Amino acid sequence: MASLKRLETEFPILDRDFQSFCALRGIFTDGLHRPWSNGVELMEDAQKNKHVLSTGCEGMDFLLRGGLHKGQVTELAGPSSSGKTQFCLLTASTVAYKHMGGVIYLDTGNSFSAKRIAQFLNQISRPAFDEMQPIVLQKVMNSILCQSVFDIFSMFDVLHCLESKLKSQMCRGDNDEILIIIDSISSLITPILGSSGSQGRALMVSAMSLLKKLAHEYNLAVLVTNHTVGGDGGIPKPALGESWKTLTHVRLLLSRDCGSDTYHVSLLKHPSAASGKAAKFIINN
Ligand SMILES: Nc1ncnc2c1ncn2[C@@H]1O[C@H](COP(=O)(O)OP(=O)(O)OP(=O)(O)O)[C@@H](O)[C@H]1O
Repeated sequence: MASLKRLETEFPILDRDFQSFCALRGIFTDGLHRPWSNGVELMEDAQKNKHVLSTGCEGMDFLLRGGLHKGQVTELAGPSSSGKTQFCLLTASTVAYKHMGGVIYLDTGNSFSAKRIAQFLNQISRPAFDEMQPIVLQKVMNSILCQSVFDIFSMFDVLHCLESKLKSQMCRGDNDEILIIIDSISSLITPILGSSGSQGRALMVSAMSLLKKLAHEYNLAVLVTNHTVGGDGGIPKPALGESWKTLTHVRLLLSRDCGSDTYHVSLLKHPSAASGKAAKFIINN
């Protein structure tokens, strides 16, 4: 840190404004630390915020101890056609309807379907209404905001804009957003991991740090999807390698029997549940 102090005197451009700009992006200097929290503050934070959001799938909610946890990043990995997008769309619909919260949906493969969301919403509301009132449907669908992103740099742009929006909303005390979905994060990260690796890995870690920061500071749940590669004995395992696997809070592996609407999910990692547990659920076509 002494060398940084010297740099500050040598280069006046490294002033407090520049350091605040860096701090907003998670780069801290000796003058600007992320504040320490004591045990009481941590306990209050855990009690006040960090609730769970039901996903709309009983089996999944059971496995996740209630659903997606706010403040955490959950990764759903699975082979192609295993149902990752269907699960994301169902979760977006459930959260927007049952929790009445805003959902930010980053779509990397043009797989978002408003029609499918409307189908799910009609299914979810069925016990109460035969079909959802058009005005309610419109209101709930308006709270799901979808943005197409096709590379990691656009994702950073979108997330930084979101961060500014959340910050000003927080100042006004009207935070609506409660869930961010990225389907799929692996299609943004895989192209930058190339052969040389280190720069790509640094970007991957920065992306995850930003997601975790948003989750923690704005009390959001984050759901990202990942594809799979062949592991030992050809059994599918989540892609993106060893460094990625330590980054997310919760990891799930999804699979589906060909042509069936029953999905199998197993827990690979969870902060407060044993890994290896499994469950199944149905998503109606
Ligand atoms: N609009 C739809 N209505 C009903 N069922 C659908 C619809 N779209 C897809 N499905 C069913 O869901 C299955 C899973 O598709 P989904 O797109 O969720 O898989 P995925 O794991 O996201 O695949 P990928 O990694 O290739 O994107 C499909 O094989 C299909 O049977």
